[in-house]
Amino acid sequence: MPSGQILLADDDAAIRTVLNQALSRAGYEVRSTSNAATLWRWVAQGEGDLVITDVMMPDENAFDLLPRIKKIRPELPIIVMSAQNTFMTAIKASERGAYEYLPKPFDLKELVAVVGRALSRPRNVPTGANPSPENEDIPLVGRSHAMQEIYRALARLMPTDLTVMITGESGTGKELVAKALHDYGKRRQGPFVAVNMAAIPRELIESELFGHEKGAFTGATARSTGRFEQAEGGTLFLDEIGDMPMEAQTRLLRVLQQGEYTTVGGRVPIKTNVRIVAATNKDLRVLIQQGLFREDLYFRLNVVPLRLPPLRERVEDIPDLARHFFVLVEKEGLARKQLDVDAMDRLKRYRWPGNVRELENLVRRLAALYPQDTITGAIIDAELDSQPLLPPQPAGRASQPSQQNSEGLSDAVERHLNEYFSGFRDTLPPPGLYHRVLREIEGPLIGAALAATRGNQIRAAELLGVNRNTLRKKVRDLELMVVRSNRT
Ligand SMILES: Nc1ncnc2c1ncn2[C@@H]1O[C@H](COP(=O)(O)OP(=O)(O)OP(=O)(O)O)[C@@H](O)[C@H]1O
Repeated sequence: MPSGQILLADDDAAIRTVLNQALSRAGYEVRSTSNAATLWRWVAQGEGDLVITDVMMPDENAFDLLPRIKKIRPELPIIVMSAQNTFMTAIKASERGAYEYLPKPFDLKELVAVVGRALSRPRNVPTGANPSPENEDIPLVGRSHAMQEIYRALARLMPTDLTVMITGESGTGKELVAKALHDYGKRRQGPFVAVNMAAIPRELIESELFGHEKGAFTGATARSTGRFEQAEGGTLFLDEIGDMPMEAQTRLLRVLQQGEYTTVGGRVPIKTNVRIVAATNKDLRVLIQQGLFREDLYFRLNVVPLRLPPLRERVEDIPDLARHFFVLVEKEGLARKQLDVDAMDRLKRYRWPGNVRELENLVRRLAALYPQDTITGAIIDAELDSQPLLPPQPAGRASQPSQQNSEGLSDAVERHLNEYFSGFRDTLPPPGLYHRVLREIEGPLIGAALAATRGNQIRAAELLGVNRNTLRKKVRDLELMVVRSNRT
C-alpha cells in the first residue's frame, strides 16, 4: 500500500471531497484546504510529501505561490489542476516547477497514478523551475481533450533536449508545435531553423543540411554553410522527413549517433549541438517496408512521438480557432466577422482535409470577400461547396469522440464504482450508498457543465436539462464557484 501525506488545495468543496476520498482509498493521508494561505502555512511548517493545488484560489493564484514553495522546499512535488486548460496554463505550470499539470476534468485513476509516480521518484531530484520566457504569446489554440494531451506533453518536454517526431496530416500545426517546443524550451535563446525536405531538390538536400566546400560539385563556386551550422545551439526542424533521400538519411543518422558531421566535399568532422525536431504527414513505417526510409534512423528520431489529430477529430476547437483567426486578420487590416449558429454548425460538420490551415484560409477569405458583419450558413455552404458535410451530431455532443475519450460515460462510472467497491475488499461500504453517490456526482457534473459553458448558468442549465433556478440553488448549496468568461 502506498503511503505519504498529501496537501490538497481547491476552493471547490465537491472536488476536495472527491479527491480526498480517492486518495485516502489509495492509502494516502490527505489534508485539504480551500485557500492558498493555509496551504502555504502547511508547506512552510514542513508538512506534506506532495501538494495538489488548483490554480485559481480566492486569496492567491497558485502560479504565484509555486515559486515560493519551490524556493523553500525544492524537492516537494506539486501537481497543478486547472479548468482553464490553455497551452499557457500547461507551460506556466511546467515553468513554475510543477511536477505535473492536470486539466480539469480528469480521471481520478490518472491522478492517483500521477501521485504514485511523483512520490516514488528519487528524493534528491528537485523538480526545478525554468525562468519564464519574455514572450507570452499564445501560439496554440484549442481546448479539446486531444490538444490538452499535446499541451501536457509539450510542458513535460520543455526542460529537455529530447528528439521529437511530430506526425499529423498537412495543416494540423506541426510546425507551430515545433516552434512552441523551441520558443518555450531551454534553447529559446538559440536559432530555430526550419527545413522542408519536400521543398528542396533531392540532389541538393545534403548540401543544404550540411553545407559544402568550394568545388564539391558543379556549381559549388564557394564554401557554403548548411542548416546544421545555422541552427547551432538551437533547434533544427526537419519538416516532411519522409521525403529525405537515402544518402542524406545516412548522413543524418551519423550526426545523431556521433554528434558530428562533415560538409559535402569536406573531410574535417564538425561537432554539432542541435536539437532535432522532425515532422511527417506520411506513415514512416510504410516507407520503411518499401525500403524508402532507414529503420535505424526512424528509431533515432522517434524518441518522443507526438501525434497531432486532424481537425475533424477535434471539432470543439473550431469556434476558438475561428475567433483566433478573425482576430489575426483584423490585425492585418481586414474586418472581424461573427459566425452565426448555422455557419458554426456547417464548419463543425465539414471534413477539413486541409485542417487548421484550411480554416485559417477560409477565415481570411470570409473577412476579405464578404461585406456583412455576420457570416451565415449559406455563405459557408457557398465557400465549402465541393465537400460533403458530415451528418449532424446528436444534440449535446460537440464532436466525434476522439480515440482517447471514446470511453462511454456509463463505462467510466462503472469503472469508478468497481474501484470504490473493491476498495472495501471483503466488507461492504457504509449504508446509504445510493444517495451518497448521487450527491458526490452532482458537484463534479454541475462543475463540468459550468466549465463547458464558461460559467454561463443559462446554457449550463440547458445542457444539464434542469431548470435555471434549480441550477442556481444547487450551485449555492454545493458551494460551487462559478467563473464567468467573456469568451463564449
Ligand atoms: N492549434 C493551433 N492554433 C493556432 N493556429 C494554428 C494551430 N494549428 C495550426 N495553426 C495554424 O495553421 C497553419 C498551419 O499550421 P502548420 O504550418 O504548423 O501545419 P503543418 O502541420 O506543419 O502543415 P504541413 O504538414 O502542411 O507543413 C499555420 O498558419 C498555423 O499557425
